[in-house]
Amino acid sequence: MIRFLRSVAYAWSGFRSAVGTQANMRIHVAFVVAVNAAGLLFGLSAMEWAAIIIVQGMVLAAELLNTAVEHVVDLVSPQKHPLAKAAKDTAAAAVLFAAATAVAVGLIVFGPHLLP
Ligand SMILES: Nc1ncnc2c1ncn2[C@@H]1O[C@H](COP(=O)(O)OP(=O)(O)OP(=O)(O)O)[C@@H](O)[C@H]1O
Repeated sequence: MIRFLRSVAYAWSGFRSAVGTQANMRIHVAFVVAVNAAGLLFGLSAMEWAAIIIVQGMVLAAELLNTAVEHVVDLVSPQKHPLAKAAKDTAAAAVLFAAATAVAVGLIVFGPHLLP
């Protein structure tokens, strides 16, 4: 149990570090707060909440992994290298796909609530 709590503390520290150092992470968190507030406002159904929560988790997880890749690349390859570029660009592409998926799901979920 202690080990699990310690792991959670390390993970929380990683999350706080990403929020503190990555502007994109702060943008994602701001979107999560805004979207969840809108969800409460519109009284989303259980299935709508499920869709929204899944894509939010996907985007945050993708951004955190992207940040981890950036740190490791900066550590092992401070000089320019094609593989370092490929690693960073591929991780960034993962965030782009997750964010595009979240936008699509957001439109599908909130669209009907916004249209008259
Ligand atoms: N060591 C490197 N070798 C080759 N290309 C690199 C290297 N580091 C960064 N790049 C290129 O520059 C781009 C921007 O890198 P940077 O480290 O500024 O990350 P970023 O995506 O801007 O992240 P951040 O959100 O921290 O600003 C990368 O996507 C990559 O194409």
